[in-house]
Amino acid sequence: MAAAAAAISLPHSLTPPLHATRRRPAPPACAHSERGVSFDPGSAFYRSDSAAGRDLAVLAATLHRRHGRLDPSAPFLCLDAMCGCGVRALRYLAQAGADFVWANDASEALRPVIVANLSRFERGSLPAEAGRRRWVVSHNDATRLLAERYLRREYFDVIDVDSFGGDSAYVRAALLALRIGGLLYLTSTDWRSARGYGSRSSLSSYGAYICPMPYPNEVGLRMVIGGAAREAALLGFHITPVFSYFAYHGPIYRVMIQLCNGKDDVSSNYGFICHCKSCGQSQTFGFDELGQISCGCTDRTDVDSIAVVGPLWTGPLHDASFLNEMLSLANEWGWAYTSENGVTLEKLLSTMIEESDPRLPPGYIRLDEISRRAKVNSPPLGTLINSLRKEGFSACRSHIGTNVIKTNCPIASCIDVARVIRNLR
Ligand SMILES: C[S@@+](CC[C@H](N)C(=O)[O-])C[C@H]1O[C@@H](n2cnc3c(N)ncnc32)[C@H](O)[C@@H]1O
Repeated sequence: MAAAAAAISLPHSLTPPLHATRRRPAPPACAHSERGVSFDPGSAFYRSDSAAGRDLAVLAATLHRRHGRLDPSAPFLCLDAMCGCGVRALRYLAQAGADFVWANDASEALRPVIVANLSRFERGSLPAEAGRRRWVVSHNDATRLLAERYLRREYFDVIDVDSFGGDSAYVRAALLALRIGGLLYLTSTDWRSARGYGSRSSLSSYGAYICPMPYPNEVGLRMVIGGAAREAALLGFHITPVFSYFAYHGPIYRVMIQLCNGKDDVSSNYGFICHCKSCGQSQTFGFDELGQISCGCTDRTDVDSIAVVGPLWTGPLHDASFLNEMLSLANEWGWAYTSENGVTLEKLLSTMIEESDPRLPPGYIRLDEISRRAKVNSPPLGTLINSLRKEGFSACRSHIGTNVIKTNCPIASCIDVARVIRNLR
């Protein structure tokens, strides 16, 4: 890695501003560590519960650096737009092999904490090339910083926007400052929009009308991806999701998307999800099918019984082959079966891989919904999944909910299968 550092040739404007070279305070005693990287959160906002979300980001960034870039010889540049104490920036440097990280947080009061944490890296096993920093710390509004990078034609391979609330205000500037093929890691904690309690705000932020749905947290992920897809299309690009991760603490919606060159046919993965409250069946509709939104369970279109959300992302939540590589890397690094916050990456990534089956439609069905409609006790989840698979359907768990099933089997058939399992037919 030291040799790689020596080969770095950063754009001239990425050399650090003067204030970054002032004498820095000695790092305080370490209070925390994530996957062997020590840091001190100090007074910054820091959640140890979010370590799994950071693990996923580091795995994805590493794979992207290794073989995902259009120009593998260019320095690998990461930008952490809302860095808090700098833990992500530090992990992109120390674990993902970033050649250079820009760590930014609006709060200037966090400067000593961020600088002290990043200094640990410099003083550690990988010293910076003489006279050239591997990182820089700034205190700007994220949008302004990203827009400035774009105006100076400084493009990054990975941009991380770990926002409080919604992410939508930052997406356009982040896409502009991203290299083509680069990864953008978006975080939203806007659960009110995701759960349909703020239809006006979901409309203004994500361009999507959201009302309460039985799978609100998957809707939340699709709303965030859909918002980014819309912004990318406006700029003449398209995006593909690398992975989508919902975490209960918060709650937090995180999506890693890849920026791809050229406009795509957005309508193939962008549309509406409708849920019939009468029969419990969900369906997706594209823009050209808007006039046909209804449910097969009734001849008339009962407006009150059908909930419609969108437009949002209706395509795959993850890239299965990328997730498989992330799981292999987690195994290689010894991260797969160890957990620092109760989330085992092996379990999480394996479930996400199953969720990536392109035959699976958006949404999931709660087990208690099936048992209530079947008028039987809930069948064991594993048994129901196996029975549906034997019938030729795709079925799996969801990383988003514990007692839910993702399947392309119509709910009426799920009810029949549940009754058979309970020996009622
Ligand atoms: C969720 S915390 C970041 C946590 C950190 N990324 C981590 O993983 O521990 C959000 C941070 O964004 C900063 N912030 C809020 N609004 C901002 C803005 N518009 N531009 C830049 N930073 C902002 C806050 O000061 C806060 O430290």
